[in-house]
Amino acid sequence: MTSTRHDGDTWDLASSVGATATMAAVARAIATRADRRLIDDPFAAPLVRAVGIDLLTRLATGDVPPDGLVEQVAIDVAKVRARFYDEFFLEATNTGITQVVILASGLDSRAYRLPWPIGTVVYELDQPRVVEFKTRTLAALGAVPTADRRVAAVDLRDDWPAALRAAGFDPARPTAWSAEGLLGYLPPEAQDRLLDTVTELSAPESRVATENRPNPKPGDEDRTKEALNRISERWRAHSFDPDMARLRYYGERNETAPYLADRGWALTGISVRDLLAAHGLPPLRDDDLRMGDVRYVSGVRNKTTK
Ligand SMILES: C[S@@+](CC[C@H](N)C(=O)[O-])C[C@H]1O[C@@H](n2cnc3c(N)ncnc32)[C@H](O)[C@@H]1O
Repeated sequence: MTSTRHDGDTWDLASSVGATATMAAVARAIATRADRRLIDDPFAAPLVRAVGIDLLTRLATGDVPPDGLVEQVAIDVAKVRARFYDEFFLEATNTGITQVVILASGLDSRAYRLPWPIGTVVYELDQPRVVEFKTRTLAALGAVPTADRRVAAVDLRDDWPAALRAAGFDPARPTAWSAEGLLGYLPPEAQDRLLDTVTELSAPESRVATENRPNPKPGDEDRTKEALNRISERWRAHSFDPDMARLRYYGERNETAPYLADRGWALTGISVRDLLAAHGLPPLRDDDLRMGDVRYVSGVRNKTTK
């Protein structure tokens, strides 16, 4: 099986990697409707509806039950993941950080729904059609950002700092960065470049939150691809074909947490398995997607770059 990805490929929210952002928003919409204790994203369902993929709209709005299409564990992971990043940003801004950068913002609505301290600037970076769609759609819905929201329409495999600086980013000030649900869609060397760039642009006391996926053991990736194919087949039967196994980049790569630690970041982390348990949610079973071992990591930059 070959990847459909290539250097310079682009997408909107209904195609290629962009559809994964819409699917993440579907999970948030279902999770929000089911239980607002951990996640309350009122913009997820209207954003999915605006993308216009009929099945995803019906799932997000509750017209179609998730049974068999969106597994309970995907909904539970959406809850704990949203909570992890929400808490990260609220803690970071409570320490006085006023500059936030959300890398690969997709349909994330934090710039519209978190209670940001006055004076917080939130930069959102994603592909041009993704950024433009969300800005336009939320404006049409009458949503108002709860921070000074600025966008940079970029490809994160390229030289994105120029666009970030042009939007007003100041590398001399501490920043809270997130890269949520992004890294597996970057080639390994682009992941390293991105983390190097984040480090270079981070004044002392900056913070970062992202995911660490352990490198695969023999056979792991075949099982992951088969599991993704099974999910895609279920969607395909309902006229939506995300072909998910072909969107990621596979093979060995530097693990995020040690890579960042080597560059002066002091990180802590928790696995998805432990996070589900900590929130009293059911454990993972048959984890062919290797979700349980993903660790959400966050920390502070307190040294200079090596
Ligand atoms: C799984 S979605 C996650 C979106 C969002 N962070 C969330 O958790 O809902 C992956 C996101 O990464 C973005 N992305 C992936 N590769 C990218 C690239 N090379 N440049 C810009 N954005 C990229 C996609 O457009 C998409 O919005």
